[in-house]
This record gives sequence, C-alpha cells and structure tokens, in this order.
Amino acid sequence: MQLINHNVPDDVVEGMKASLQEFFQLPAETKRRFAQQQGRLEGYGQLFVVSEDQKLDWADMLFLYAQPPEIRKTKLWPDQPATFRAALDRYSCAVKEVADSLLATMSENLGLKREVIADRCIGGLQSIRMNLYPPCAQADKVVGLSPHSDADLLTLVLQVNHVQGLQIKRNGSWFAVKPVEGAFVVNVGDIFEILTNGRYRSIEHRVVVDPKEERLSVAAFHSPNTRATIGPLKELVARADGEDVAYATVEHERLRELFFATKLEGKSFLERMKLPSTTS
Ligand SMILES: O=C(O)CCC(=O)C(=O)O
Ligand SMILES: [Fe+2]
Repeated sequence: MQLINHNVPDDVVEGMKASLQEFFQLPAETKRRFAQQQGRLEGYGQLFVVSEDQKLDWADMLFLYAQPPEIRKTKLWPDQPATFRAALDRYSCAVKEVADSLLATMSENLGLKREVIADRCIGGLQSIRMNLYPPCAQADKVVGLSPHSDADLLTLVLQVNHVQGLQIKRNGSWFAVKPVEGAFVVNVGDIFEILTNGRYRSIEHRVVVDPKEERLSVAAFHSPNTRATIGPLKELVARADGEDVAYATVEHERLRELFFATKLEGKSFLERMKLPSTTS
C-alpha cells in the first residue's frame, strides 16, 4: 500500500483557524456584506433551504468555491479580517494536494492506475464550507447539520476548536467522531461510491450541537472537474464478471444541480442515482 506523502503545514492550518474564528466574531452587519445572494449557494448564510416552512439547521456557514482558482467569486471572500483571503487561499491549495494524493493512492489500492480518478480531478472542483454551530440550551431539540452524505469524492474536515459534534452512522446507530490532533477527518462522498460502483460507500453523517459551547469546523469538498461524466468506472466494472452497473451515469453539472435542489436527508440523494439490479 502506498503512503501519502503530502501534508498541510501547521502554520497554514493555524492561519485558517485564526482567520475563521475572527471572521465569525465580526458584527452581523459586517458578515452580511458577504451574504449569499438570492438563489445562490456561495457566501455567508445557509445551504439546502428549499421551502419556507422547513426547520433550519442550527448553524451559520460560509460556503465558497476555492478551486480551480478562476471560479472564485472574490467579492464573497471576506476581506475582514485582513488575513482571511490569503489564509483561505493557502489552505485551499494545500488541502487539495492532500486530497489529490489520497485519491491517487485509493485508485492504486483498487488495482487501477493512479491517474484514473486523478485525471478527472485536473481542474477539479473544491468548495469549502466553514461552519459555526452556536451552543443551544436545548441542544437535543435542534440539529447542527442534518444527516447527509457529501456529494463529492472526498471531504477533508478540520475541527477548528475543541468542541466535538460530528457523528457518523454505522449499522443504524450514530457514533461520535473524535478528532485526532493534527489530522483531518476524511469522509468518502457519493461520487466516490458511484465511481467505484459501491466498493467504497459514502458515509452518512450529521452534526449535533453542544449545550454550552460553540463549535467551528472547515469542510473541504473535492470533486472531479465540471466537464467530467460521473458513473461507475468501466475499468472496474468490466473487470468483474457479471457485476451489475449499480449507479446511473450523469454529467457532473447535472448531478450537482440535483444534489443542491433537495433538503439533506441521509443518503437519499445517492439512492436516487441507483439503478435496479439486473441479476436478482
Ligand atoms: O462540521 C463538521 O464536522 C462536518 C461538516 C459537514 O459534514 C459538511 O459541511 O458537509
Ligand atoms: Fe458533510
């Protein structure tokens, strides 16, 4: 097995953490300068709001596309604190290298060439969701982030302060994820499940809220480039005799539209991409 030889320098991680903490502490009217525009995903606000009467997640977030650099909407990148843009830029580049290197290694471990997935990630999309989950005295009555799986290949999650809240679902039960100092939590996303025809499963997760303390996190989502077609890799499926193609093949752009148009609900998005079995 190949080892990963990329890491994110400590000062890049610390710079990101400090800038984000300062951003969230700004007065509401300053943060609103970077607010999401009507019908858009990017900016400061909420995601997956699809109806007037749905219960919102107990969190503030700042969602930005960061890679490839030409798609950045710099106007929505906070210029306060003054360190923010440079910190996010450095963080984004460093984390993308780690994700690309992980993807290449995972390809190899599947018996594929390193490039099979990596080639789709040249000019690949990276979006970054920075989350603040305020404390809630009735923490059991709210959810910080509704149960979902990520619609990407791999997500690298950085826990910014000491407060835990991320949970994963296994065999029907929720388990807390204890962050390891100096390490990322890596979530397998839906596109990785589709590409590998289910050899890797995306992980259902949610965030619970602490009754007393706020929690901050940074999730960096990595996806193929927007021109890529997403479907089970023929290199894998053709190799295995009689293996069903388990997921539909769709254009990446279409897949993203479908994902953001519905409320987060466990792995329901991926369920809709599944094809009926032909062998059973
Ligand atoms: O806050 C976290 O730890 C996870 C965030 C997350 O799952 C997401 O933004 O999709
Ligand atoms: Fe997530």
